[in-house]
Amino acid sequence: MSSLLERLPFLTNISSPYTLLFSVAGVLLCHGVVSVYRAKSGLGFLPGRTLLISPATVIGNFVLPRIRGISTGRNFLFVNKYSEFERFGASAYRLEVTSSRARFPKPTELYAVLAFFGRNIVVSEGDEWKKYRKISAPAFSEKNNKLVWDETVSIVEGLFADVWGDKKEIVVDHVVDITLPLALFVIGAAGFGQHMSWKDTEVCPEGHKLSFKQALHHVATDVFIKLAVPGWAMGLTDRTRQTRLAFDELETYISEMIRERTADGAVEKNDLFSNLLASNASDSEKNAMTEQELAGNVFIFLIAGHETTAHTLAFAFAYLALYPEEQEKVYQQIKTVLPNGGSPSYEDRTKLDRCIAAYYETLRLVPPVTNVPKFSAEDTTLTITNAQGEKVVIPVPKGTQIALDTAGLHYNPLYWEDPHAYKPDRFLSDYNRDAFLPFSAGSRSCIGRRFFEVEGISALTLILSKYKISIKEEPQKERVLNARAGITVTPIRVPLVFTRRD
Ligand code: HEM
Repeated sequence: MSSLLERLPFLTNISSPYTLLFSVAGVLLCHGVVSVYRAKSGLGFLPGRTLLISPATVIGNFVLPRIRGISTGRNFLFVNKYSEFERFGASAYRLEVTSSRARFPKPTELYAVLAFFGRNIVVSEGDEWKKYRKISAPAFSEKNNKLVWDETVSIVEGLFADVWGDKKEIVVDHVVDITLPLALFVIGAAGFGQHMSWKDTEVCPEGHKLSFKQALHHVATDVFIKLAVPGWAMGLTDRTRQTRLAFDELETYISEMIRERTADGAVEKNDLFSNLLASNASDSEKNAMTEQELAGNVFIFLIAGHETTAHTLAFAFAYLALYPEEQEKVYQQIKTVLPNGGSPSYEDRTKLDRCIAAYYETLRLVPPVTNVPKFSAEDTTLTITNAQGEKVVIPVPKGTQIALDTAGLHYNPLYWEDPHAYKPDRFLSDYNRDAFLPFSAGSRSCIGRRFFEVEGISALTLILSKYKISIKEEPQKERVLNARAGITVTPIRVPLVFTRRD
């Protein structure tokens, strides 16, 4: 049998381990250079950075600092916004990528870890995804939207009554301490049909080690531990053991709910989970989801909707505090809708367009999801716009990874006048919908968009109707907008003051 050295003649004069090492490194280097050349030529030598590690990977976005030629540094897509496109003089237009799901599917292997409880809408593609989307879509019904509104109002009123009391001024050191539980309670009530309170009054039912609220809270906040730590290591520290317990407990709660709500005589509810079960029951047996798939899907609504919502509320409050004149415009509209105070009703929502404009402008400036990954399923082309505003067609070989860079698009001056300025009014008249991508677009766009919008409008209306928001005096006010990379773009510290209006 011929040896490796005989088969690789250029390695035959090896005289020391160092020579072997250098030779192997040389071969790898040549291989790397050829691969990069092939990749660049495949894309028609599209201008842009050549990096060893993409900023659209976990290691590139979360771990490595900026190293020339290797990595861009953490949270790069958000930090750099449009500047990379400006530097290289080209920007892709997203329309083609989001409108053709078959040509540009999702690289599902990136999401595989999110199938803890079962296969679901986020981790799937093709026919499997179609089945999940078809059964899930009716869950986000008009009745559910109304439930989201009513539950949000009741949860915010609970915050006023149980936490803020009759204080004239409430100082919050980091506003996510309010928005994370708020978003969790809303998904608990309108997602799972489980009411939770700001007070720690929940009792742990028999047979459980955690209350539903505790399990949901730990799962939502510690999902990154479950993603990062291998199963065998979950028993090593108190924190990881707590996370493991919370996931086990939530899984048990979900199974119990499936049994309760599919039993004969179960009360009709409009939360996402009940709606999902009803939608599943009406599908033919062949196409219906299994119990595991139901658990997987309802769990993924929690993960996809919790942090995105909580961080958007936090940044929206921060911007309104930084721009009191914009806050005043929203408040004046709220006053015309609720002239006698009181709670806003679901029917009021369409009259509150300044609230939604404030959220959209926040989502434009701080899109929680900075990279929507896709790949090319075939040899194809894409049309890009160069710095001169001309359309240029570039080749895209099969297998090319594509990142829809939402911050890059949202700060592009071709589509947004004065893109760095906070101007919610731009969303009150016609705007370029194709250049606004916080919820992605096309058939795989966010299924929970309305859920978020309804929650956001009702929470903001109620809070602003009673309180003025300002920044806690700090030397550098703009710091409140600083963000780091997390599962979604994460505010670092937003210290706010809520001052009662009466
Ligand atoms: C500010 C709030 C939100 C933002 C910015 C947001 C953003 C997004 C984005 C960008 C995607 C596409 C991700 C991708 O293709 O990789 C997505 C998908 C999704 N979102 Fe949201 N989301 C928000 C709120 C919610 C809420 C409240 C829920 C559920 C209650 C939810 C459930 C989902 C689900 C299930 C998907 C997967 C849809 C599919 O693949 O067919 N989202 N979201």
